[in-house]
Amino acid sequence: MSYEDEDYHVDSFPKDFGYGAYDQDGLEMEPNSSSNSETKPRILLMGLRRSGKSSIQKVVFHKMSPNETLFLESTSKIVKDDINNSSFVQFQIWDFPGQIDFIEPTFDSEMIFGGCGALVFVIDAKDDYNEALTKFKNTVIKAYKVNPRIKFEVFIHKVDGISDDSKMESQRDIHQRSSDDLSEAGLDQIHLSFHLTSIYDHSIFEAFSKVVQKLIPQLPTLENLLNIFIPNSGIEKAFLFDVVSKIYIATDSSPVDMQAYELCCDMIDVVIDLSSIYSSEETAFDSGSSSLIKLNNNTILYLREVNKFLALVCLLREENFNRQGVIDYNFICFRDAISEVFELRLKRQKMLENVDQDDDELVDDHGITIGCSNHENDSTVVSRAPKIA
Ligand SMILES: Nc1nc2c(ncn2[C@@H]2O[C@H](COP(=O)(O)OP(=O)(O)OP(=O)(O)O)[C@@H](O)[C@H]2O)c(=O)[nH]1
Repeated sequence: MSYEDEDYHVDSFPKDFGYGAYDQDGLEMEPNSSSNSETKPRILLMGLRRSGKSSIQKVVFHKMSPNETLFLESTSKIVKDDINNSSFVQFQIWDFPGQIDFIEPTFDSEMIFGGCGALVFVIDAKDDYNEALTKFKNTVIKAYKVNPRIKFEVFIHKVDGISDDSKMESQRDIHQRSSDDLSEAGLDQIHLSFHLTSIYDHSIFEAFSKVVQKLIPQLPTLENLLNIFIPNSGIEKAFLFDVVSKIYIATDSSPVDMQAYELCCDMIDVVIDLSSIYSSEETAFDSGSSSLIKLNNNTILYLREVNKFLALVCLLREENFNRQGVIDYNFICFRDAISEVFELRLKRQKMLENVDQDDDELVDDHGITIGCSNHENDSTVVSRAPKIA
């Protein structure tokens, strides 16, 4: 096969290995056909023009290379992107045009903020951010009034090429001023989270991971499972990855070292790229997927498939890998426990669909759907802790 073949794209995932439809032309999509997508939690991307909203969405969820974003046109209408059917993590991302005025009376804030799980406000760190802060304050006040459960996330963006000192100074200043603004408006109780991001490194994936994690109701359970799995297997750090986007949906409770996260992300790329070359596109990532990489600093990276969309990537010392049998046994227990967690979630969803739910219950449920799509059976699930050898 030549690289000029139409079907072959350098640096791309297999075609079926991505997210659902995306409105490439920046036009508003048809309302979703399935009623389910209407109830899917939303992540809103807001901020001034050219702050980098569309670039973030394209790089994280559509594998666009950062350099290509230079040619993105300005967004003129709200672009809705369904991160759904083929993904394990289900939600919608709404990319807003920078020029949209949230405080206009015609802006349907009930509809926009009502079903929103998280609002990501993007601020260009390379630009003068006075105007951005004013817009941020107005947006938060409006959104909080409609839906006090929204998680507010500020991406201090385009921090590539900025010195560490300036980054920290910008973060401190933006934090201080936005908190003061909200205090003045009598809204001290609103919690804001800040992230320094750039599409030119892994920081944007890390930040998005944290946004998504806050919307996963099962996160504490997943963390607990990892906390049990790791010490019993001689592992230093483990991430549970959504393979398509490379955002991690959970990790153990030890602090995240950016370098470790980058290594694990790169490992996923290596595995998928090699698999795509040596197997058919459909099986680039399947139940047989596992990989071991020995680094030259006595460290091992170990990847195992958890299900069609999730992979566990672990970092451990080489000498601890002598007990691979124990690690593999513990991993199987861990994987079983994970599938039970998601089966429960799936059952709950089915029950909700069957009963005539009242609207309030639906609006309140802003947790991201993370479910197994390929259960062979749906037997009664008994909640139990994983067996660890
Ligand atoms: N240096 C740098 N440039 C970035 C980054 N992210 C986006 N950009 C650039 O910023 C410019 C604007 O990006 P867009 O994604 O179109 O911005 P937007 O916020 O969607 O703009 P509107 O659609 O007009 O609201 C593009 O030229 C991107 O290449 C980043 O992390 N670092």
